[in-house]
Amino acid sequence: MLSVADAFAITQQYRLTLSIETVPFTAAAGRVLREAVRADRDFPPFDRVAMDGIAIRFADYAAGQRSFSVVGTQFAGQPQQMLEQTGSCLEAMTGAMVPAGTDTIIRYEDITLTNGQATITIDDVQLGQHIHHQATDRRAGNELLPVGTRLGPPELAVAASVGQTMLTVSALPRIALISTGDELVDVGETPLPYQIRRSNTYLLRAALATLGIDATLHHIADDQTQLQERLQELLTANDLLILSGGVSAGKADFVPDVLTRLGVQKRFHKIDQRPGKPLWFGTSADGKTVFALPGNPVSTVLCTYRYVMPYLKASLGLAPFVMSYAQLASPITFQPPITYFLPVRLTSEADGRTLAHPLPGSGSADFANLLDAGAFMELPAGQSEFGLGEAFPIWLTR
Ligand SMILES: Nc1nc2c(c(=O)[nH]1)N[C@H]1C(S)=C(S)[C@@H](COP(=O)(O)OP(=O)(O)OC[C@H]3O[C@@H](n4cnc5c(N)ncnc54)[C@H](O)[C@@H]3O)O[C@H]1N2
Ligand code: MOO
Ligand SMILES: [Mg+2]
Repeated sequence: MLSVADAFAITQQYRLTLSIETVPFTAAAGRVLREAVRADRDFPPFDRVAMDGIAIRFADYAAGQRSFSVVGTQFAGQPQQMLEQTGSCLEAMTGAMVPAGTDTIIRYEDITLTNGQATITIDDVQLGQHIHHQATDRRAGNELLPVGTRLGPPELAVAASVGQTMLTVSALPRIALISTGDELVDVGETPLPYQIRRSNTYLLRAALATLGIDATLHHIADDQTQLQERLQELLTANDLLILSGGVSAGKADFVPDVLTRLGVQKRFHKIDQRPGKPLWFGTSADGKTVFALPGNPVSTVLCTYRYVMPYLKASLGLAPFVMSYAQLASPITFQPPITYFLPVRLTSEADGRTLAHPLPGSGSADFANLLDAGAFMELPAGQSEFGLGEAFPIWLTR
């Protein structure tokens, strides 16, 4: 069978081809930029008052003057004023242009103001203090947001400040999430004794929502004809299908055969791992991708976070994936010579370590256990004793 690393590498050889679209910047949160955003003006665009107070000419202060007559006020949002007379000052507010003829700001806290006369009460005043000089942060024309940037809150604030009402971004992939199985009823229904409510596709939908993707939900019975017809339609209408169930050795596990018949070429089926062994991955000549996830809920969660989400992030062109690690908080034994994804609860210690507390649960159908766990630790194949304090990769599931 296939190792986890090889399976992962195979998925990473493929990418969804996403078109480019232009959207209002107010609708662009979470999207990936396809055209760089540049500064239309300097940052800040003018010498900007950084503290409320008075604006003076430093030469007056240097010549020993400490008391200045106030001849006006420079507010933010007003055109620049001019200080004409030496020895006087203008009051000046944070965010205003530094008045022409002045070069230094003294805070209100550092003066007394009586009868239109401002007197400096501190004895350490520096030329240019409390002025945020034009172009200190960025220059007009500088690239502020390069292609490939994911648009989060600070990026959108920057786009707003340079007047980019429209942004060019990658289109989102069209994704269908498909549960299969005669035992499954929808969430609003009351299951008969031999039925359960479906949950896997809802987990997938919530995970994809964190990437800004709004996937559609579908359900197909364990019937080869229906499966073939519906999957055919869904393949036509989508870039990516994510199925749950029907990929193992059972007499109603039709998914791999049907996908092959529909021209989706199997890239792998089954990985040396627990949970999630029967994962199936395929692509078609016309650029469609299919992940068919094992139905057991814990397997679905693991395959989602270990394979599907990294695949999508790479396709969206998000920042290269960085592996996280933690240390085992207690020893674990696992005999089979395959990779074991151990459910763990993470704690962050005052000395900087992240500890992984094992919560093995009762197997790949025990998804209630994941409420307590919150992450999987990837314990490699070819080792059966995992010691206290040993560090291994972790995969967060929330
Ligand atoms: N003889 C063998 N039997 C099994 C093997 C094997 O290698 N040989 N593999 C086991 C492993 S490992 C897994 S994982 C499961 C995978 O099963 P399938 O992908 O075929 O999934 P189903 O048979 O359809 O369902 C399995 C299980 O999951 C529940 N399920 C399915 N879909 C959902 C859903 N949307 N929401 C909630 N729960 C779901 C389903 O009711 C079943 O209980 O096969 C083992 N068997
Ligand atoms: O690989 Mo299965 O996911 O253990 O139940
Ligand atoms: Mg099955």
